[in-house]
Parts: sequence; C-alpha cells; structure tokens
Amino acid sequence: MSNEKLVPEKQPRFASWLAEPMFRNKHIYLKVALAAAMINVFGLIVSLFTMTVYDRVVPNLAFDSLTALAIGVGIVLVFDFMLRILRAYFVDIAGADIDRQIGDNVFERLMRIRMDMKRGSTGQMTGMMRELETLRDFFASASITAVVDVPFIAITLIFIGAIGGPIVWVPIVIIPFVIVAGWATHPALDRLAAKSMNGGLFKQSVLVESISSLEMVKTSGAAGLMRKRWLNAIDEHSDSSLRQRLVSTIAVTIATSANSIAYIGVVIVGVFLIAEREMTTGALVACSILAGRAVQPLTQIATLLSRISATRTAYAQINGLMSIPSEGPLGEPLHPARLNGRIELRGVDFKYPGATEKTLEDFNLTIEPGQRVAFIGRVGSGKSTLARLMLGLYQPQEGLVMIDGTDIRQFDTLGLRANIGTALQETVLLSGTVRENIALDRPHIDDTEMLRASEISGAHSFMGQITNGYDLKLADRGEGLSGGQRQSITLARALAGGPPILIFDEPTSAMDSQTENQLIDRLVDETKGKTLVLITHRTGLLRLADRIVIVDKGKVAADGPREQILAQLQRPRAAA
Ligand SMILES: Nc1ncnc2c1ncn2[C@@H]1O[C@H](COP(=O)(O)OP(=O)(O)OP(=O)(O)O)[C@@H](O)[C@H]1O
Repeated sequence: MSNEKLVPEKQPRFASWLAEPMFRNKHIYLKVALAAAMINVFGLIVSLFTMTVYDRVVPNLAFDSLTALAIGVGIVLVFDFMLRILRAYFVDIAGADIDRQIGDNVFERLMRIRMDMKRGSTGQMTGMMRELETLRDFFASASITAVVDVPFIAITLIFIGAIGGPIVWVPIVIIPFVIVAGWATHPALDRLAAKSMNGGLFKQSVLVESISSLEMVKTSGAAGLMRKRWLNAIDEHSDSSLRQRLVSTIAVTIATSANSIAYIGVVIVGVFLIAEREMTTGALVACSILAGRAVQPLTQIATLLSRISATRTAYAQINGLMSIPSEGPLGEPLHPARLNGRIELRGVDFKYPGATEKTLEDFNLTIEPGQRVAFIGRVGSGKSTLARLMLGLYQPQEGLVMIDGTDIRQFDTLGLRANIGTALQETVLLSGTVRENIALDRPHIDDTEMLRASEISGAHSFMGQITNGYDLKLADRGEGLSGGQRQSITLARALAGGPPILIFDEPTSAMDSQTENQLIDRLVDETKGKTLVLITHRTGLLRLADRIVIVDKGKVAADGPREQILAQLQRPRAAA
C-alpha cells in the first residue's frame, strides 16, 4: 500500500467555496469586530483609570474621587464581560453556520465524485472529511478576533506615546522581533502541518482497512502485516507532528516572552524618566499595562498562525476534493421521468484509470426495452464493467453508452439511476433498519411497496422470523445478517418502486439452490416487460433471460436467444 501524499506541501489561496459561507456571515463577523474593538477601548480606559488613581487619588487620598472612578470602571468592566461573552457566542454562531454550509457542499460533492477521478483509500478520504472539523474549529474560535486587535496595536502605541513620551520606543523595538519570529516560522509550520496531516491520513487509512476487514485480517493471519503498517504510520506521524508542535511552541514562546520583556523594559526605562521628572508613577503603571496590551495581540496572532497553518492544510485537502470533477453533464442535465429501457452501447472502448489494457474494446450491443439479457463469460472478461458503464459510474474513452437513444452523460445522474434497480456484485447494506435499507428514504416507496419487493426478493420470508422484523437495526455494512439474507435485501432495494431497468450482477451468489430457484420463479413475473441486465456464472439464473451474450476479453463473443446460445455452449469445443 502506498502512503500517497494527498496534501500538497505548497498551499493554495482560499477559494470561493470557503469565502462564500464566510461572506454570508459578514454581519456576524462585523458585530464580532465591533465587540473586539470595544473591548480594546475598555482596555485603554482601565489603564487611564490606573494612572488617575496613582497620580491623583493616592497622593491626596481622595476617596470620593476613588468611589466615582471605581463606579465608572465597574460599569466598563460589566460591559467588557458582556461583550466578551457575546463575541464568543457570535463567533460560535458564524462558525456553526459556515460549518453546516461547507459540510453540506462537500458531502454533496463527495456523493457526485467521478469514480475515475477518485484518489486515495477509503481511510484517507475519511480522514480528509474529518478535516472539516479543523475548518470549523478555526471559524468558531475566538482567536480569529485577534485580527481585529492588530490595528489597536497602533492606537495603544499612540496612547503610550501620549502618556509616557519616549517610553513608547520600548514596545516599538520589541514588536518587530515578534513579527519576524512569526514570519520566519510560518512557512515551516505550513510545511510541517501538511506533513503531519499526511501522516495522520496514512494512519487513518491503515486503521479503516484493518477494522473494516477485521474477520479477514484475523483469519488469514494478516494481523502482523497490518501491525507493521500501523507502527510505520505512527512513527511517521509522530515525527512530523512533534516537529510541528516544537516550531509552533517556539513562535508562541517568543511572543509571550516579548510580552514580559516589554513590560519589564517599560518599567526600567520608566524609572529613568521618573527620575528626570518626565513621567509620573501613574503614567509608568499605565504605560506598563499598555505595553503588555500592545504586544499581546501578537501573541494571539502567533497562536493564530499555527492554527492558520493547520486550517490551510485542511483547506487544501478539502479543496482538492472539491476540485475533482463531478458526475453529470456540464450543461443543463436532462431529468428523465420514466425511461423505456432501451440500452445501446456503440463502439465502446474503455480502460480503467491507470490500467494498461483496455477492459472493453469496440463493444457494440443493443438491448430493446423489456428484453432480459444475461451476460456470461470468464472471470475478468469485463461483464461488471459493462454494468458500471450503463450506470454512468465510468465513462468510455471512445463510443457511446445510450439509454432510450440519449447519451447517458446528458442525464442527471440521480434521475438516471432512479430508473435503474441495481444489485451489484458486492452486497453492501447501510447501518440502520432493514426498512431504511430497502426504502432508502425514497418518497414513492411506502410500506406496501417495500413489502411487495421483499416478498419477491425472498427477504420477507426471514424478516418475518426475526423479532424486530423490518425494524431490525443493522450495524455497518449490514452486519447481523447472513450473506444470502443481505443479497435478498439488496434485491428488494433494487425491485422497490418497479424501475424500468434492472441490473443484477451475481445477485444469488450467496444463496442456496432452493432459495435461488424460488427467487427465480418470482422474478420471472416481476421482470416481465422490464429491461434486465443479468451478469452471472450460475446456470440456474439463465432461466430468467430471453437472450444470452457471451463476453470475452472485453468483446461480444456470442449473442443470441437463450436456447440457441445454451445449445452452442453444450456442443463440444464451442464454449467461450
Ligand atoms: N476499479 C478497477 N480499476 C482497474 N481495473 C479494474 C477495476 N475493476 C475491474 N478492473 C479490471 O477490469 C477487468 C474486467 O473486470 P470486471 O469486473 O468487469 O470483470 P467480470 O467479467 O465482471 O469478472 P467476474 O466474473 O470475476 O466478476 C479485470 O481485468 C479487472 O482487472
């Protein structure tokens, strides 16, 4: 397995899919900025209060003035308290809204991802989706408001200059050091964040693969191999995240130390200024408080920068996903209501991405509406690939796949697939109840239709014997049912709603012959008048077909009415 680097170590700029939800929340962010500005003003007021107390109240012991000042500053503190809470609340609201919008867009894109453009393992893709959390944390974090504090650095410096004169040079000299430290560590942080995230994705990928194939891993003795991969992934990840944390700690510590140095520097320089009577004690105390306030936003910015690195990396991943072309036509798609079911493949050449050999070559075939065609042929001859092309999961490099005379690339993919009932080779059920698995929240499938489909597929016969029946909750991928039972439910799902086209790929491979025979009896009636594409190695199922197509090395090797092809196959040396 390759530890493919999905996150580019060079970061792109933020794109519109992220900017738009942010822009939509601009009013909230404006309120947040206003609250942050007010909080800064309150900070200035508190320093003025301190100065007045030292210079005017303490020398004269003017308790009346102190009371008035205390009431004034008390009111300011109450407002400060409320504004801080409101600021956090508004940031959370905006963060939640942005998270919802981005989450929805990204999931929609994920569901429409073109199979030939898909990159990375399931684990890596899951890891990428998890990065939405990093984005949300960023937009919902109060440190985003640190940006508002930056202009206040200048205002605070002006204040220090006004109160303490030349003492303002202390923070002015220190601030560039903090900026340079942040600026110098930022590229390294970006690079290490991407590296660390790639390590995290690799870990996730090993984990998802091991857990989802736990039975196989245990029984085939693959635990050792997976453990080795896991340890590899842990080492790689911990190495990069260790370095990332170290660089980020250095940047933040420089900023924090600068804060203390500014405070102490102001106090020391202030003593000289007091000695020369250029400054009062009150002004010195106020300036030392203000110097801290002037440098503090930079400390927050340093923390924000390391967060921005992680956010930019998360963004790069999700943007990569958002940039993968979606299924469906570029122009306005056709929305078929109900198709007749005429399927035509004309001169189709198809090669899987990365493959060297063509899987299908100059494949020509027409299936009339209501015709039931079985595809047989050797392992790997291209039968399942035909089904994938008919469903629009992949597109041919040459030729056309048409349904009802229209290139299927013109159809809206959801509309097209709603007309096709599919039971593919790999039987996958979703977590949730059996009812959900059959109806899939499709509005036209009520309980009556679900029961009808279940009776035909044979699912009803065992659902009746299970305590919760159709409300039986299944775990991931349908755990809790046998392989044959899962196939019956998959068939019920495909038959529900009576779609005009049915595509079944080895639909009975996990069933015993008696169950299979009974199913075929019921399917004979159900599939009448419907276009059936049946891919199978089981001779029993051929009873359902009017026509048989033998596929060999991606081409039609024989095609004709069922009896004729069966007779051909029975003749010696005639087998495909
Ligand atoms: N996702 C894929 N990526 C690359 N190559 C693939 C992919 N799926 C199938 N192939 C290749 O395409 C060829 C045809 O596969 P396909 O699944 O269509 O065969 P099949 O006739 O259905 O076989 P079987 O009877 O075993 O199901 C195989 O050689 C296989 O290696």
